[in-house]
Amino acid sequence: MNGIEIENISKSYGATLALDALTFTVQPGERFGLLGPDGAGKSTLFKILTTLLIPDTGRASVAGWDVNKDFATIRRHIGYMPGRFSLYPDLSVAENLNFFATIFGTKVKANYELIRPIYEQIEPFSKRRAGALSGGMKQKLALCCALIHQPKVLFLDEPTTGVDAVSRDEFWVMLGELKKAGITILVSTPYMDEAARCERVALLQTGKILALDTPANVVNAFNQPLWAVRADNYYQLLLDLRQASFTERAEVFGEFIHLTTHTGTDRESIVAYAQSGGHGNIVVEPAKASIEDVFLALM
Ligand SMILES: Nc1ncnc2c1ncn2[C@@H]1O[C@H](COP(=O)(O)OP(=O)(O)OP(=O)(O)O)[C@@H](O)[C@H]1O
Repeated sequence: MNGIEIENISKSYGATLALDALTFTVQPGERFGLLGPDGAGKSTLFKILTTLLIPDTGRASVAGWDVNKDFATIRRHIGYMPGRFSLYPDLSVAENLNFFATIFGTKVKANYELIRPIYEQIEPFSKRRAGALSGGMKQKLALCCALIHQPKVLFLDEPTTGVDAVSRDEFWVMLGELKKAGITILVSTPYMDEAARCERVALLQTGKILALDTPANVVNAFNQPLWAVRADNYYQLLLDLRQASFTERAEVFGEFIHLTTHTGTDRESIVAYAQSGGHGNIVVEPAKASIEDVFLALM
């Protein structure tokens, strides 16, 4: 059993309740996404599951081992890529990899097949200091280092934060490959668009789960009328729409405003409202909800 079980886990820092009786399960071999804004409690949960922090209450197990009692065993069988840079900047790419293999009592050669597709991309720079790598390359090396002992469960805390769009995309392709190797993956991200690449996601806010399901089901649960709206003066339109009697929410969404309205509001009344406010080049189209819309609605 390579999954993760979390039961009623709470953790406070002084008066701040970071995790509030959290309960959920990650299935063996699943790629599970934890979505939430800064301060939602993602890192705290990762620290508990990787045995770096003890919960105040509740219990959790990783690959069948209890986080409090079996911490030494868990540490040997998990890979952890913390949010912040976890490599040794003055060691070269190859030296970092060797170092991580050594502390887990193994050799790079013995586990090379698992990391080959990722490592091959940074191998031309194997002699370069890790501190001198680009963001995308650092991320690939950190992933190789987290995998070099063939972990059963992989914890990735905001692995794509601060990485360019192409590298982010490549990273998710790599995670897809790791799934084929049967590794359970718990990954946190503040980027809503990445959620669709997980099998299930949990939306976390102030230590509580707001929703937990497949990305498709999370989106399908959104049952309010949603419109993509824009006009010449974007910000004035946003302010005006927030005052309209038909408006539930109006949020910035790329070049459009995502407008959630009360049921029964039609396109014509939105256009008429914008015209009465003096707006020009008004576009109002029905929109398909994204995970971000669901999150904003639940918040
Ligand atoms: N060592 C600490 N001492 C005091 N408060 C803390 C500590 N670590 C985290 N917190 C607080 O606990 C809450 C949850 O923080 P946590 O770092 O787990 O969230 P997060 O979702 O990972 O966000 P971020 O991406 O900003 O790290 C926040 O309110 C944070 O300010």
